[in-house]
Amino acid sequence: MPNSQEPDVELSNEQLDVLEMVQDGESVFFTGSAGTGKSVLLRKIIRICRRRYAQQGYGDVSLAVTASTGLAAVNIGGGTLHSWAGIGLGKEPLGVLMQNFVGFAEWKRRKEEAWENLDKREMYLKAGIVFDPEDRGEVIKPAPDVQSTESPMVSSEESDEAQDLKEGETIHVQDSTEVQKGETIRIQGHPGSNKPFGGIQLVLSGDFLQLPPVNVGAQRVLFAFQASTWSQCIDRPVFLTKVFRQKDEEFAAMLNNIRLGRLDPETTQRMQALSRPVRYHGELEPCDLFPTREEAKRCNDNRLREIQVEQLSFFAKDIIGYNLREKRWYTLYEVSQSLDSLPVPDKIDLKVGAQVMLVKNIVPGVLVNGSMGKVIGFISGPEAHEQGIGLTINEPKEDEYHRQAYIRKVLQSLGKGQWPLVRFDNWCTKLCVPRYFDVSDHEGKVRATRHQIPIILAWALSIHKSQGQTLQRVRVNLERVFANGQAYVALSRATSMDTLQVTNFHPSKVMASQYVLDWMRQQQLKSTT
Ligand SMILES: Nc1ncnc2c1ncn2[C@@H]1O[C@H](COP(=O)(O)OP(=O)(O)OP(=O)(O)O)[C@@H](O)[C@H]1O
Repeated sequence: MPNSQEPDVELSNEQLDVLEMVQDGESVFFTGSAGTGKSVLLRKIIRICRRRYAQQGYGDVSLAVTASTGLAAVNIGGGTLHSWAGIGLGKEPLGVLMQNFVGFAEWKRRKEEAWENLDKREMYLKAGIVFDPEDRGEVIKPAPDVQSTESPMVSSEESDEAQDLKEGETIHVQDSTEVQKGETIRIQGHPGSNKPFGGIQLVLSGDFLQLPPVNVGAQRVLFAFQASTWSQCIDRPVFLTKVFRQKDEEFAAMLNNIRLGRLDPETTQRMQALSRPVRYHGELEPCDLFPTREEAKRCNDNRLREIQVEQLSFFAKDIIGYNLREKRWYTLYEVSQSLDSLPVPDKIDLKVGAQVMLVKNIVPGVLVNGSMGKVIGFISGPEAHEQGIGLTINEPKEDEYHRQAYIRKVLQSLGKGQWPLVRFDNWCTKLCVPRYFDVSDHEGKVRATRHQIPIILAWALSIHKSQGQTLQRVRVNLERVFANGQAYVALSRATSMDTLQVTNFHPSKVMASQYVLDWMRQQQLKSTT
């Protein structure tokens, strides 16, 4: 799992303050602009909580980690909020959803008598919080009939009723690492509490000014802070201010202006000046960021087609998971849905010269999810071994004997097949051999597994997929940008202006949600009073 592979960075004082609040049992929402280390901090919190609860003997059930999208869930080794809630995609009629939602045993047992009293509005509130189709802590109403409720905001009356529903044992963490992410950690409930979620501790993180959730049809999308239960759970947000991704403070300040939709003539001028061609050192090209997945795929396919050498295709081996609790194999439908959320496809076409991105952490701090490289050949495992070339595996750390034994075992399993040899931007060369990608539920139980090489084509990425990434070479054409926060997310992937090319920059492309801006202003005022 990526979390365990992350090198331990030294947390800043403001990150440490948040950690301390969490350890003191406070419910927290921490936010901040791109690159302020929200994901790093969140992963640290999850690691510490996992360790602490394991030591206390609570095991899996005391700590559930969920994300709002499958991709985000994979990145944190958890499940989606939907699977945690047991409500699938949430498309069923309200009554069915409700049955499913309350399916988790303990909660159902405690609340059996109260069922008849539950009405639609309560379900709406509950689903409104649980349904988060993207990963930015924003919420969406689940069903059209719910839309017809009086107010887009959840009334205090509704939330009062819903408090009763929330008895459970949960910490709820949201963020957007590669996800691009939202996570739920289940820790400790307080039976009898009249607070939302049974008074459990909530840890939420994300930046509402980055990509908003995708609208589903005409459904209205709400932000999590618009739920009336929000203020009962979270006192006030903690704002992380130190930007780590961009060392150049001037660039970081320009990006923050863009984030806030506050474009002064100087920022506009400087961004427009970035339309000049950039000469990149080394053999890698910039990664083009596109507003849609289709555009990114088209670009990658075209670039691959242009290379006139033999193409090799790599097919995944997919494995169905077993549901221990229900004593059944997951259905093909469940499995295929789960596998769709993985960063690797079932078939990858490659040629020598293809630009690729690693989607697994291999060597902490050296070869990680997001490292860019180029395919320089196709060779077998034994050939790579003879040439002293390492594999994309996490070698055991115990001692040399175990390390060699493990490598021998992997080489044996690879047989004589040819695998892509990739030179990464730090000149580290690896043979990209298949790895297992699990899709787990919130307790970490595996639903499905894909065995596939851990790289994807990366001449281009969708802005959505780039969210959470740090990219050394970036090219962004803003012409077709259409959503709030989209330009900001794309531009803020870059580490410096020297390696960023921006075309079609125009103030009209810089969009920020007025709802969020107003809310943030209020929160900041609150923190200063
Ligand atoms: N305390 C720290 N010291 C040094 N580097 C850090 C620290 N915290 C984070 N970073 C680095 O800053 C970069 C951005 O961190 P991270 O991805 O956690 O930011 P983020 O706020 O989640 O960004 P985004 O909103 O874009 O997803 C990463 O390269 C990370 O390693």
